[in-house]
Amino acid sequence: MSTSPVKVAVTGAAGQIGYSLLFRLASGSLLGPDTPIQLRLLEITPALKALEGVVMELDDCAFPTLDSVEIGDDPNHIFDGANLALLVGARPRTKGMERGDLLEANGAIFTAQGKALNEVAADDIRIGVTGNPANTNALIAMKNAPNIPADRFTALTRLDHNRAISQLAAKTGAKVSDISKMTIWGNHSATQYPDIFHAEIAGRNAAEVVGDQAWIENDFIPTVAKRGAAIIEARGASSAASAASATIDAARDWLQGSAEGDWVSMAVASDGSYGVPEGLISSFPVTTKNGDWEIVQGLEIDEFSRARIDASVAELAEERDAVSQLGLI
Ligand SMILES: NC(=O)C1=CN([C@@H]2O[C@H](COP(=O)(O)OP(=O)(O)OC[C@H]3O[C@@H](n4cnc5c(N)ncnc54)[C@H](O)[C@@H]3O)[C@@H](O)[C@H]2O)C=CC1
Ligand SMILES: O=C([O-])CC(=O)C(=O)O
Repeated sequence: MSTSPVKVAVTGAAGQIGYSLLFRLASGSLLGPDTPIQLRLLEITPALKALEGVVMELDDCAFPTLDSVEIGDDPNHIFDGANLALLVGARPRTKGMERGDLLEANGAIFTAQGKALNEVAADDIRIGVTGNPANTNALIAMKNAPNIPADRFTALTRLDHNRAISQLAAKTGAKVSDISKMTIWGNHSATQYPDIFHAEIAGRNAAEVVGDQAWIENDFIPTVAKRGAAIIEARGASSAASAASATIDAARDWLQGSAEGDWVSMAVASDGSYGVPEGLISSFPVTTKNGDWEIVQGLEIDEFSRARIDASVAELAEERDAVSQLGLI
């Protein structure tokens, strides 16, 4: 192992997602087998004892890539020198709630954490927000960290992206590895727009391969958009292992680059592309390289897609206004 260690902070580390995420991080799924990882784990004080138990299990795995683990309840200490912060810690929704119902409960967490990151994170910090409502939590953290460039904040729509690929593969009989250029637009919520009009299956246009507009409208889009609720209904708890996996996919591609000829979905601060108001954290098709991202330009947006993107973006603007009224940004 030759490279120097990377400091990765994870919040909500004693939670459901944490229980899957930490072991994947420690075993090299994010940085590969040659880069040691230093885990910095943040929890609220009452959860620290449970977190100690998780750290005992991490020790017991004897992962060669795990350089060190530090736990605590003070973001200013845990984020100190962090190169990557995965902000997972937040209350999950339960049956019957929409993710936006969590705005007030979770918003305060991201104000404090944005401020702490602003103070103590490393200069190359990258921040991925998984905790819901992810887009607006990322906006809150970004607005509370004025010294960190806005393009260092992203929110997770990779789980939606992966769900969309999986649904499309099941419908067409294609392998997931044959599907490229999937896009999730907008909010990580029921208004999101999974778009297969630019996606490809083994190089052919996915919507043409499907050839079934009714399936796209009445089956594919709602299934992907409401998958989180379906999992809560079935499992009695929100998705965890798949969310951890997507959190790693997103961070890995951000740091190491998206595949040649493909793109990924990430919620990033809009620069006004595709008519999304500047500054909203909205999901776009992006290419990534060495910790930078770029919104894919020039995609043709027809009326069907336009209406769905606009609806999701309108919801993001409402969420922004709500947290602004709460004094969080
Ligand atoms: N963006 C996405 O695709 C997905 C997002 N989520 C969201 O991720 C979040 C976490 O989900 P789970 O792990 O299932 O929840 P969980 O309730 O099992 O764990 C959350 C953890 O966060 C901790 N926490 C609360 N406030 C904190 C703070 N200020 N600092 C540090 N830690 C804090 C809690 O003590 C708890 O251990 C939820 O908001 C959930 O809705 C879940 C699935 C997918
Ligand atoms: O639906 C939820 O509340 C959890 C989540 O974000 C998802 O599974 O996509």
